Formats: sequence, C-alpha cells, structure tokens
Amino acid sequence: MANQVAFDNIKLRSLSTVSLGETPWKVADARLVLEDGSVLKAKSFGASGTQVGEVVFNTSMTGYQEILTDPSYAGQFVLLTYPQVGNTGVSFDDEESRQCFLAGLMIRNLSISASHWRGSESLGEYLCRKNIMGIYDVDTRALTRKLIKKGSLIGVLSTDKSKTNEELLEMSHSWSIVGVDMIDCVSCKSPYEWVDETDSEWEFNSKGGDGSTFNIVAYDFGIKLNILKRLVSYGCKITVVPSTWPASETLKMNPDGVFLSNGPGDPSAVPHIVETVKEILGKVPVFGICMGHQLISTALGGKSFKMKFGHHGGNQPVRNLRNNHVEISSQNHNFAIDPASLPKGVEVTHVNLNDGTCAGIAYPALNAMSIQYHPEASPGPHDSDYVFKEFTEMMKKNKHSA
Ligand SMILES: NC(=O)CC[C@H](N)C(=O)O
Repeated sequence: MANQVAFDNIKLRSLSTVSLGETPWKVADARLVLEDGSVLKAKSFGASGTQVGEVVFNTSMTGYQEILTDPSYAGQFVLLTYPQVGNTGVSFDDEESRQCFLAGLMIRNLSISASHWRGSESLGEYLCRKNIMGIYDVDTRALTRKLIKKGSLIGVLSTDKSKTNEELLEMSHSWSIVGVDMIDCVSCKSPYEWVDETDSEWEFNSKGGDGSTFNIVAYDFGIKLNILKRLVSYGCKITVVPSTWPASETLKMNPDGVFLSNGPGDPSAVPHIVETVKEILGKVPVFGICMGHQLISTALGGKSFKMKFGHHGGNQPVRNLRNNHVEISSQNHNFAIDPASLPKGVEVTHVNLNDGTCAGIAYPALNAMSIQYHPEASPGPHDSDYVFKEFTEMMKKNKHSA
C-alpha cells in the first residue's frame, strides 16, 4: 500500500509523456552561421530570433540544466557532445542561478518524451519560457571536431528567414567576447545574506565542517548556487556582494575570509575588480574558483590568455601537485593563467593533465588559494570537494594566529 502511494506520488509529479511519432514541441527552421563562413541547418525548439555568441562544446554526460543556469556561459552557445538530451525535463531544484545567461543550446537529439519525479516542464518549454534559443538536429560531432581544429568560433543563430547568410556572417564578425566586461550583467546588484534552503537529503556527504563557523564575504561574478551550498556545508555564513563592492566595505565587515566566484568572459576586461582583489589580498584569507582564480592570479601579477577551445565538461583530469593525487574534475573555462607569468612565492598547486595548463595556485604568505575548476561539481564528480575544507582550514589557522 505504502509503495502504491509512493508510486502515485511519483506519477503525479512526473511530466506527462507523449507517444512516439508526435512532435511535442514547436519546431522552426534555424540556421547557425559561423565566423568561418560555414552555415549549418537545424531545428529550433526554444526561443526564436537571432542571437550571437561564442560556440563552445561541453563533454558532460549529465546535468544539462545546471549547465544552462551556469552564469559563466553568458555570451556563449553551449554545444553538448552527449547525443540525447532532454529526457528528464527540468526541475526547479536543479537551477544553478536565478536566470539562464547563455546565448543558446545546441544538441544532436531532443528526447521525444521527458519524465522525472521532480520534473516540472520539458526542456523546450523551459527554454521558451526563459527566452533562450535551442537547436537540435545539429551534427554535434562534426561541429565539435571543427571547434577542436579551429578553436572556439563566434556564431550567429537565427530563426529569422528575412536575414541573409551574409548579414548573419557580418554580425559574427562584429562581435567579440575578448576584452568585454561580461560580469557586470550577471552579478547581483546589492548585498544579501545567503540563506541555505537545501534539504539534508541533498547532502552528498555528511556535513563537511567540524562545527566551526566562518563569516565570509562572497563576491558574485556569476556565482553558482552549489558553491554557496558547499561553503555552508563547511560551516560558512555568507554575505554575497556585487562585483563592484569596494574592498574597504568588505574589510569593514571584518570577515574570516573572502570568496571570489566563477564568472563569464575575459578576466583581463575587469581591471577594476583586480584592483579590489589587490586591496583584499594579505588582509584576510582569500579563495577563488575559476574566474575568481584568474582574478587572484592577475592581482598577484600573473597574465591570462585565451585557450584554443577551453575546458568544458565533467571529466577533466587534474593532478594535485602537493600530494600527487589525480582528480576527475568539472570544468568550464576558456581563459587560463600562464604559470610563467606568476611571481616568486606563488605555488602552482594543480595542473590539467590533458594539456598541462595551470589548474590551481596558492600563495601561502598571503593566505590565498584558488583553482581553475569547479569543486562544487554541479554537474560533475565530487573528487575536488576537499578544496572547500582547505579554505576553512586556512581561515581557522588565520583566526587562531590573530
Ligand atoms: N567558470 C568560470 O568562472 C569561467 C571563467 C572565464 N569566464 C573563462 O572562460 O575562463
């Protein structure tokens, strides 16, 4: 009987399924025109219109909704190499931010039916509601091979029949993600206290902390919610502040530590934030993830560069040079820090094993540490969760030595 009730609940909460053969989403023809002049035909299942962005490929096999809501994808089209997408629809609990900031989604096949006990709507309905373009019937394998060969390409996606291919090509040539401040449009506008509403059933680990609490200020450059959740799990009480929040205000709050989040775009395009980071470094322990890592490294004197096609996926191998352990990590970045540009005193703590790029640094003298990838793993493996613990240990040590 109890099983029957549970089953009925699941049925009630699951998405309605549709029979094969029907097309349960609105289909329109779409074109993707790339900056190299190639034109790809596809079917649109999300918002209609014309959108420009940089095309990057992501090799994750799960977690398309977390990818869609990762603000670091602002200005980018995400092509998923996993071929069948949409079978679990979307569910409210899986959002990584308040909005989808990416330019659009490109997939091979869209599941004809979607079902999940927490599901609230289909992927197509979701994209339409969020006004995000999505296309399927794309030869994602061929396009990925092109991106690997040529590097990330600017593309223009359009459902507008009145626009010629030449006009779309022209649009692709007049847009760039390099040198543009993309953080400003994704950051929160005023500070707020983070209240964690995560049900304990979603803790993949027992609570990570040892009962200590830490007051931290988290700079929101496009922060992913699971980072906040993991920090809470390790005992942090968090005040989230906008990217323009002055260092002097942060220091007045007397935090145990400062966290610098992930975020979209080019780290060299936000020198005002680098100045803020410079003012904070050395005064309190600082931890950065992805964009946060790039900004700490830049503030220390390092230089960033644009990678050929970046790292996007949940299967990137990283070596922790301190203990020689290899982690399988979740990553999403197109820029990286040149380790040769880092000053003496900075230790490269992690390297990406696919291409040897810098994946993490530490500057113990200034109580600073950062990693280029995503320990919150949303989506992705949890191997790197220990990094949150290292941040709390750094804050604890600093508190006791004060
Ligand atoms: N996830 C991130 O923070 C990305 C950082 C930066 N936008 C890059 O592409 O390298």
